[in-house]
Amino acid sequence: MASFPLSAKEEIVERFLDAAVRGDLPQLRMLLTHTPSLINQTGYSGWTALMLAARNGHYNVVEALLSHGCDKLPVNSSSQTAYDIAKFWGHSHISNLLAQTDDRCSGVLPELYFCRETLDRQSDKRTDKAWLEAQQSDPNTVYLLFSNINPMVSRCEEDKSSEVLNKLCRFRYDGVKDLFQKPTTKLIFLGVEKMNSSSSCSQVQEGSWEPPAWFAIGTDEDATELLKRCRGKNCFFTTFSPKIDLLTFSEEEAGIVAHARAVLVWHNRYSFCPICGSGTSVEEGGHKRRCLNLKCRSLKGVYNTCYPQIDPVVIMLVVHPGRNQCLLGRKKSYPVGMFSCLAGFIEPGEAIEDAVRREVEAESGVKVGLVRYICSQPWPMPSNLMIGCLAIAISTNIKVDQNEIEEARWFTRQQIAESLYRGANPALMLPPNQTISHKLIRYWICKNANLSYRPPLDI
Ligand SMILES: NC(=O)C1=CN([C@@H]2O[C@H](COP(=O)(O)OP(=O)(O)OC[C@H]3O[C@@H](n4cnc5c(N)ncnc54)[C@H](OP(=O)(O)O)[C@@H]3O)[C@@H](O)[C@H]2O)C=CC1
Ligand SMILES: [Mg+2]
Ligand SMILES: [Mg+2]
Ligand SMILES: [Mg+2]
Ligand SMILES: [Zn+2]
Repeated sequence: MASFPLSAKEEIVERFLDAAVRGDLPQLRMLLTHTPSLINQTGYSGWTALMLAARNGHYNVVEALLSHGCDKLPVNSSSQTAYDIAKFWGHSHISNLLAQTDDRCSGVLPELYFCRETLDRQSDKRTDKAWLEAQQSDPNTVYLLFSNINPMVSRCEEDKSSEVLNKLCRFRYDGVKDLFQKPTTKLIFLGVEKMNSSSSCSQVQEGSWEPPAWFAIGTDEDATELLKRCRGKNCFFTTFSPKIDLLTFSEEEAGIVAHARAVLVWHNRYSFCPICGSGTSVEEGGHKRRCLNLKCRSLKGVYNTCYPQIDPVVIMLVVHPGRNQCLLGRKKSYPVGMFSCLAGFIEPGEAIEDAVRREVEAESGVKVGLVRYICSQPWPMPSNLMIGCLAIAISTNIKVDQNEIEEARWFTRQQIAESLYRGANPALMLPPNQTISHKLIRYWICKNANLSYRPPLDI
């Protein structure tokens, strides 16, 4: 068939859509700056840039398009929206973003670090012993090796400018099967790979694609011996000291590490039954420990000693009654100049709102009224669940509890915005981007970006 030269307009639309396909954010932004009307243009079969980015898993492109006011509702010639496409191809972080209701903050609070569900947990498979055993010896199964609770990683050398420094070392069955014989080895079924753009298309269409299963292996074998399995690669076990080590995985791997580490630390802490002290058997793909004493109370009624434990922690950005300042504190252990949101463990029998009020008053002397939940984050240090809130102060005098924090201060929006957007400010350093603390601060700044606008009740 003869092909006709493209008009200038068609050519620019094609370049724009192509940038979305490739995930080329700088190019996409550049084209949008020159020609904002490109945003909802369609190409072949009615596909928009948003659909193409959603199809190919380019989260940052989807986010940028939404923040430029891209319309989420158009459908392609198969009647699919961008949301349908992201969901079909297993990009749940993108479908979640597209499913968010329109408020002024969509895109401001995207997915949090440690929150990406890269694997489909398939918790129903944990009780299917035959299926689990078949997966264990499957040549496609992926194993991650943990010494104690620290994963074996290799240093990323491809892109020196990237924040991603550590990559999980992946093993196949033959590389780790000897470890299964040791009684102290823990095997945790993490889930199966979600279908994505790299899954073989023909197999997906035929329905013959079996997603590989992933397991974490926790072992107390000598770490130096374990490292010999990497055959000369630059591998080591992260120690998470300083904690920042844990923040240098890709988003995809961070969520997997959070899951594995929290389950493995629970095994290390609960080797024996906490009710009667007897030995326990490990079940349900490493997600349950059952007491071997048949008379034990833990086998009757509801006992949560059998399942992995999580410690809930409230973390809150306290906003001044005048709404233009927020309260941040610093512990002695923080780097010089760093201030963060106040945080504290929830106590037994306590509601989230009450924990926020108690911890803020105890640490800073400031009283809090309205508390609103914003978002949460698993924090694998080693198994906290951070529950992020905004809170409105009803008093402003600060009296710090020196046992808990070194200093607390009200910061103006201007000071926070300068630190966020203008980079390093030695007087105020905010916690890294990966933390929920950072997200809460950014959320507050973005939500009321117009400084002259102060909603009477909203925060
Ligand atoms: N992701 C983020 O942005 C941030 C995360 N965090 C995390 O939040 C967590 C809690 O914050 P933090 O300010 O330390 O909490 P708290 O203000 O509750 O103070 C912690 C102290 O309380 C005691 N404590 C009471 N209950 C518990 C419990 N269930 N588990 C452990 N200790 C308890 C401990 O005292 P003792 O040891 O003396 O017995 C501990 O040192 C930390 O693990 C921290 O890593 C904190 C800030 C930011
Ligand atoms: Mg605290
Ligand atoms: Mg406290
Ligand atoms: Mg406390
Ligand atoms: Zn028992």
